[in-house]
Amino acid sequence: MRYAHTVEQVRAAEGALLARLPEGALMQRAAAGLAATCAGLLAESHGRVYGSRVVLLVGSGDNGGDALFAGARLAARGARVCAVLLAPEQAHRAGLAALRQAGGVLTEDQRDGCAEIARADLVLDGIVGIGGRGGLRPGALPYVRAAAEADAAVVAVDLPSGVDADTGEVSGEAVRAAVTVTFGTHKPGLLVDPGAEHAGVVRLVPIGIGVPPPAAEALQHADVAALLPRPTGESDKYRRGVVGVAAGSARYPGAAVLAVSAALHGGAGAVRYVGAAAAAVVAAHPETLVSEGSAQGLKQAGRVQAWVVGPGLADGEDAVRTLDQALDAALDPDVPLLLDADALRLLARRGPAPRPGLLLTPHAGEAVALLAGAGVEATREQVEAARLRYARQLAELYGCTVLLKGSTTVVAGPDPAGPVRVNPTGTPWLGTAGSGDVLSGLAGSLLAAGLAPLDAGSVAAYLHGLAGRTASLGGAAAGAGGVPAGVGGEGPISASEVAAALPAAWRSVTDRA
Ligand SMILES: NC(=O)C1=CN([C@@H]2O[C@H](COP(=O)(O)OP(=O)(O)OC[C@H]3O[C@@H](n4cnc5c(N)ncnc54)[C@H](OP(=O)(O)O)[C@@H]3O)[C@@H](O)[C@H]2O)[C@@H](O)CC1
Ligand SMILES: Nc1ncnc2c1ncn2[C@@H]1O[C@H](COP(=O)(O)OP(=O)(O)O)[C@@H](O)[C@H]1O
Ligand SMILES: [K+]
Repeated sequence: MRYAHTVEQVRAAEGALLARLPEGALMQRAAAGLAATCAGLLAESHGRVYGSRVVLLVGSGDNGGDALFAGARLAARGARVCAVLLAPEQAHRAGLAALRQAGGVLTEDQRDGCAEIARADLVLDGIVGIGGRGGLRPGALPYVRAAAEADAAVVAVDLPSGVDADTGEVSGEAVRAAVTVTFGTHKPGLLVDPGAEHAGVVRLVPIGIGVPPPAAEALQHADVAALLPRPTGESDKYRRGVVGVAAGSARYPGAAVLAVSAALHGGAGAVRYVGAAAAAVVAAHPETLVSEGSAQGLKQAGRVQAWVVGPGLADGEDAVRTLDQALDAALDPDVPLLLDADALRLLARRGPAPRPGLLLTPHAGEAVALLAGAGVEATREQVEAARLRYARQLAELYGCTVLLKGSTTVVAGPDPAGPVRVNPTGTPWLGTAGSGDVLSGLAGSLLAAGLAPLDAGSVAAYLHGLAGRTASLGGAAAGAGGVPAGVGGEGPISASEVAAALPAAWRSVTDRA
């Protein structure tokens, strides 16, 4: 698991350690790790550290201090290091002295600074770290733009300047890094877009701080492998869990087919389908247990261990009755219930209806409707810019687990003190019609297999992201979790292909665990 902590938590942990250690010890640990990463990147791009050109962007706080000390270490190995001081009076004194002593040079001149950046092999962003407030200030913009245009690898110190450490929000421009070297623990803003997209590959340098339970966390392969259900000798289809899918309509039969397809690949022993698309479902998946007719007969469908309600239901009377049945006691309240797509819009009209085991899976547009249903106004853009905050708020308002889909999928449980799960897998190619139906079928299957809503949602998002990448790479198994999606080598995919790639994604997780 990768854990992330808020600035407040980091400050508290850092304070306890600072009191015990000699002055500057923590910064030296940070700078040593930072310099080692930079040396590795220079060796890759330039062949060696000696003779390479490094520019440090140095702000007014300790983030700049880290950059200066790391720069001094690189200068001592023969790199030509130039520090650009954005706030010369406040730049870290001891860091400046160390850099000068190692042979580095300083400039405050914007034209010189930009010219140095244009010919650099590596630019270190030490403008601002966890002490930052608001977006980048105007004085930093010319340098940040020059770095974006240069060939140099940009390495962010602790986090890309301009990204909000706690939320990943970016107001205006922010540094775009190839690599971010972060200290002590991840920051939530490094795991969630738009911050995650600016951070590039994130490397953690442990500096010995002890931290409390995390504010956010990201699953990795081993965590997912440990959570995935595995049949034993005693298992049969019923013991493995049966998932019920109430989805599809005469207008949208395909949503039902996709949700059922993913549910069949999601670890449950059997799938029961009720709804208007039974013929299409059986034609595509003859192993499905179907109830003919409308999706009203949830209770008559037979015993299930979880329900998935919503994909492609449309918003007619059938859909309303189906949601009413799902929520109003027709179903055993102990059976977990996943609501997606049309069911979410109908739920928004009713307002919060808390029940145990409830998992909502909105995209940003559906999240806006749900927020409105609980009396909170927000736009789609606001939700996309601050996913952690809105996922938490929805979970609290609706008293349940909320999986907010999008470029970074996040899953928040109803306990405001619990961590939010941030999904590290995926690819923008997943933004294709029906892809969400696949996710809900898969998550429902994991609920039926006995996973708690937070685990079912986050494991489903993880496998869905891997399957998307696998399909997008033409069937080659996708890379390890935790590595941000690149689109190199990837190509367009359909939701059916994502569903078909789920078993390969599953195997890639269990094989490597
Ligand atoms: N945590 C740890 O354990 C360790 C932390 N370490 C390092 O320390 C870093 C935190 O250092 P920090 O506290 O000095 O704050 P930092 O981020 O350098 O900036 C603060 C200064 O910037 C200014 N400023 C504010 N907003 C701004 C903006 N938008 N744009 C521009 N400037 C802005 C503001 O001054 P102002 O101008 O507002 O008076 C303020 O003085 C941390 O990220 C990590 O790198 C490691 O060394 C070792 C262990
Ligand atoms: N830019 C993106 N990067 C990664 N995943 C994405 C991106 N855009 C969409 N997705 C994923 O694709 C799926 C789309 O679901 P949804 O919006 O419900 O589509 P549909 O209703 O067509 O099924 C979600 O799992 C979402 O997280
Ligand atoms: K920084």
